Amino acid sequence: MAQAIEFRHVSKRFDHGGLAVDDLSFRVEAGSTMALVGPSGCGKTTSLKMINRLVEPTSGEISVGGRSITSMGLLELRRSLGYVIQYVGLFPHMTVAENIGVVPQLLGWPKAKIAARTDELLDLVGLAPKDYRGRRPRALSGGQQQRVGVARALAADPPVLLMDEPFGALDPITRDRLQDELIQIQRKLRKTIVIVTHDMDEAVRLADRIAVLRAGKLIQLGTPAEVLAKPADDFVADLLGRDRLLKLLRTTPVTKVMQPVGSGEAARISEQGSLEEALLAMLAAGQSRAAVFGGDGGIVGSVTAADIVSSAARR
Ligand SMILES: Nc1ncnc2c1ncn2[C@@H]1O[C@H](COP(=O)(O)OP(=O)(O)OP(=O)(O)O)[C@@H](O)[C@H]1O
Repeated sequence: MAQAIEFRHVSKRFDHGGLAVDDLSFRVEAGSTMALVGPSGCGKTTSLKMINRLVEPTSGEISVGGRSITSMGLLELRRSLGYVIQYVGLFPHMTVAENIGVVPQLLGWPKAKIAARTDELLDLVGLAPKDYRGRRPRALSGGQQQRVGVARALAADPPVLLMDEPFGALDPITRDRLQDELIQIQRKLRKTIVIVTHDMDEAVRLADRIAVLRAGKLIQLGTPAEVLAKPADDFVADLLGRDRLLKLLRTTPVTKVMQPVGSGEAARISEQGSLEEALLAMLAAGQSRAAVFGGDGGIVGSVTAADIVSSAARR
């Protein structure tokens, strides 16, 4: 069962420093993904580390599953949190299987159960168990190591996954692929995920909601579509980049704008498609209207360029 996470007026002041986190309040619903984004030094990692108590707040309260984290034993808390960091930190002298089995082993699971769980997780993260379970981390690519890191964090089936720039060290193509895989994994497992990233595209892609931080303060909290459509201020707009409206088109399903009347236009787009794909289909066909087809190939509606423009303008 996933568990909600709640921050209530949480602040952190390090010795000799200003406020690294300044009166932060938000809730991550059970089974949803929240991205913490913002420029370097804005307090993302500190916020994440306060959830697993690697950093203690100066004031305020954090709860996981409705319980204050200070009322739980540290072991109990950490057991309910999987943790993935940028430089995976796999134990070099252990095999892949031993790395994944670290927490189950600590929990005293029987050997056969650990072995079965390890293979199940290797499958889940796209590594064939028979090829990978016996390898050492140095015999893996960066992307494969990161996959093992994700598998290790999921080993004891924690309700919450904390991820700190998990794909930050990877090349763009591998990062893309792992993001896709995380989306698939999350569809299956429905964990509560908090992911720290400075990459707005990653946040838009992975998160149900985005929290934008600046100098320790929460500047904006909303769905990717809300943040893209109405950035709270110029700072957030800059962070989103000049192609903010393109990103909005890319992330808005065509069904949001579609009219339920259709005809046999030359431009065609699947009902799974985005507004960006609809516009591209229209451009390719030299038309300003596209038919939207459903799973069985039948036409379920249509969308026009004017509909798309006015929907973007309305937001
Ligand atoms: N252990 C520490 N002692 C003192 N100051 C710290 C400590 N950890 C972080 N800070 C300070 O707190 C502020 C927030 O740091 P944090 O690591 O949370 O930022 P971040 O948003 O994760 O940045 P980045 O994207 O660069 O990782 C920074 O000013 C940082 O220098």
